[in-house]
Amino acid sequence: MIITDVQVRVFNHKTRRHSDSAGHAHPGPEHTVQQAMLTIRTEDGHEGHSFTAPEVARPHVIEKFVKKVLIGQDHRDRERLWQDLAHWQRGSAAQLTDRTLAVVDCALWDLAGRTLNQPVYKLIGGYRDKVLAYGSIMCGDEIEGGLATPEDYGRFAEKLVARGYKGIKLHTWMPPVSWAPDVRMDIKACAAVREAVGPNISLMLDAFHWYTRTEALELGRGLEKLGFDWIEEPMDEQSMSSYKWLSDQLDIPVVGPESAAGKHWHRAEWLKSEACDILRTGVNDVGGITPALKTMHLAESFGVQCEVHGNTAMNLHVVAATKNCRWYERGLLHPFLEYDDGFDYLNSLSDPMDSDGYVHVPDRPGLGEDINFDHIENNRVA
Ligand SMILES: O=C(O)[C@H](O)[C@@H](O)[C@@H](O)C(=O)NO
Ligand SMILES: [Mg+2]
Repeated sequence: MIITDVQVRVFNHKTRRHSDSAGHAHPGPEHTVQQAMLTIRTEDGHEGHSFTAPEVARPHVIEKFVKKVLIGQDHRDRERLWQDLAHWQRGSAAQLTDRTLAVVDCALWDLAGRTLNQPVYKLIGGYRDKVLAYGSIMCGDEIEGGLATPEDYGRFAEKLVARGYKGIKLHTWMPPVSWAPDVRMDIKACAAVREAVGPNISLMLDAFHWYTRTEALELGRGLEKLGFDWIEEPMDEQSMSSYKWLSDQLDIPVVGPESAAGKHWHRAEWLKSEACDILRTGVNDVGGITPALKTMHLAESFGVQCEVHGNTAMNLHVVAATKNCRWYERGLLHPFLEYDDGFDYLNSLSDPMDSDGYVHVPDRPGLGEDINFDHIENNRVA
């Protein structure tokens, strides 16, 4: 049970996903990018793995913080190991981030599952083994036939419903798109999608993240007329009072915070201040499965739904082990990308979805990621 090593393998893989200057994903030509797999190993040879960006698991962070906390410890003490890393963040000169806590915590959960031959959600305490997914569409673009017009969104939404999705979330146009942001265009895209899919598909909007209060209010009122389920991150989430103001004015539920720092502690303040109607968490956003579960249970104690940000196995296991979350966020999707093709370093999808729109939690041990170890070894760069 004692941790003897923490190893990071950096490898190349191919993708058609590109990030713009604001960090949002868009399709493009196939190119090679680097990914890191962090492995935690015990004295009896068991291993747990998790994936992240190489800079999140760079040698300085692993040697100066992660190894010092983990080596020699019982891997089953996830709560204490997480607390020790979280406490060290304050004195880390901002080098030890929530993303690093997340990849370490996920590898520890994966290690526990692989050691006991159980899926993580069953170790937590399973609530369900399948969950409805909403299709989370990429941010808009200026690509001919892509997501350049409201009609493009409408056509893509029809395809997503035909694939089986019972919910769709739009991310509309944001800079660096030349004319974005534009509230009226956002509403036109949402109207085109509602027109295309009819009244029985759940729709949500995740908008430009820096609208003013009055712009967000105009947008929210437009969504109310279209019967949308929620509005997400229309303003800077560092201004909790702006969200309190918006939530008080709108009938449509306001969801957040996604990207605000502060883990479950700050999300407790959002609930106490009634700054949102639906809370939000995400394994990468709050520093792991461990704090994501704390956030889910916090929300449940207030009778509040908490929606989980992001795809991948780590978020799926949080959803599968909790009741107060309606959806799994499957994406990000685009007409020019085939999400179901997965990744070349995984042998199969971590979030397979059936034709009725249900994602089934893999019953493989740990996080259940079907890792292609040969690909990783054959494409290693560090
Ligand atoms: O960069 C972002 O805004 C998010 O990653 C976004 O693309 C998407 O993941 C999101 O906001 N989901 O709710
Ligand atoms: Mg979001």
